[in-house]
Amino acid sequence: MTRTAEQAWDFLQPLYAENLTDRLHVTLTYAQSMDGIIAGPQGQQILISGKDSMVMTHALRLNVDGIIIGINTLINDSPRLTGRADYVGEDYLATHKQPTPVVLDTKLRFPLDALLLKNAATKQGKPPIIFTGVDQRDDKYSAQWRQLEDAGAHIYTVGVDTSGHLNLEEVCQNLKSRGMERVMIEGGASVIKTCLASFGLLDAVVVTIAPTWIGNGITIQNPLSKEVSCFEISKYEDIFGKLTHSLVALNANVQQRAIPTIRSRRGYGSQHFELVGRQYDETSYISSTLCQEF
Ligand SMILES: NC(=O)C1=CN([C@@H]2O[C@H](COP(=O)(O)OP(=O)(O)OC[C@H]3O[C@@H](n4cnc5c(N)ncnc54)[C@H](O)[C@@H]3O)[C@@H](O)[C@H]2O)C=CC1
Ligand SMILES: Nc1nc(O)c(N)c(N[C@@H]2O[C@H](COP(=O)(O)O)[C@@H](O)[C@H]2O)n1
Repeated sequence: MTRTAEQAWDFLQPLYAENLTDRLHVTLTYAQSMDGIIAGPQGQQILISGKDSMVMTHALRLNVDGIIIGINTLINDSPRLTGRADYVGEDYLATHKQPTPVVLDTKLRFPLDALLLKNAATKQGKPPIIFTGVDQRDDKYSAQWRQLEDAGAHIYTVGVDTSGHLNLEEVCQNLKSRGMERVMIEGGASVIKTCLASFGLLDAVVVTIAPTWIGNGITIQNPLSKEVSCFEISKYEDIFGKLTHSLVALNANVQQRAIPTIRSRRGYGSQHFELVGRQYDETSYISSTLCQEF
């Protein structure tokens, strides 16, 4: 069964029921294997999502204003970050607008031959926004800054911490001030880890978990014990910090992709997570009663 973009968006609707006015709605979304791997050992891109998951990702892309990625993902994958007809169909594409690519680039390493710039020049995508920690007046970066702007990029300086991570709250406020309402953060590993460590930033987390063990590569968690049954993972807390005992049942014998969807709500004294307990396809079942507060 292949889902349509409309069906995929319907599935995600509960995550977007709340109408935010004062701040950006932020969805973290990525794809991982059951052992927590999101890319190959040297950062090679791996196709983890199945067709249904890709339809969902592309429908989501076409329902947000911006897609945020880290600079290593840009350099390793040279992604397009567009919603595409292959997944959503021509009609859906024609009735939705493309998101703006947003890159977290602490040291302004953005390559001038990146696909994002080429696609912007040919109107196949929106011009990218780059957030950086460097100053335009710094001689070391001014030439690169100018060339990126000449190629169509918009560049803004935000605060940076001692680990070289840009201040994501500031990034979100900046995007909101430019009229964005919703964004999705796609990765990579370092950005995902930062986001999961600061839950206050997120309104929704949508994880595609492929029922497969990859074994070697870039991980966002300590690998789950392989002794854990593929049908009942009861120690899922590695992925979501203190979230304990979520039951996700996957049929690992069937090469279909499962889509646990986890909703976070801001505004609680402590963070509150809730699995959206619905079945996405024949082979993915999600515990419907899980609710954790911490
Ligand atoms: N399976 C999936 O869904 C996805 C997989 N990937 C994979 O992830 C890999 C790249 O991951 P990483 O090397 O970890 O790089 P990354 O793409 O997370 O970029 C990390 C860099 O971004 C910069 N940065 C600026 N602000 C930051 C912040 N607040 N938090 C974290 N980083 C910040 C820093 O320079 C940092 O070194 C790629 O190989 C790509 O294929 C990327 C996206 C999705
Ligand atoms: N949803 C999803 N599933 C996978 O299996 C993936 N490897 C990724 N990767 C992300 O998608 C970007 C590529 O985007 P384009 O197809 O070039 O638009 C890649 O950079 C990752 O962010 N995502």
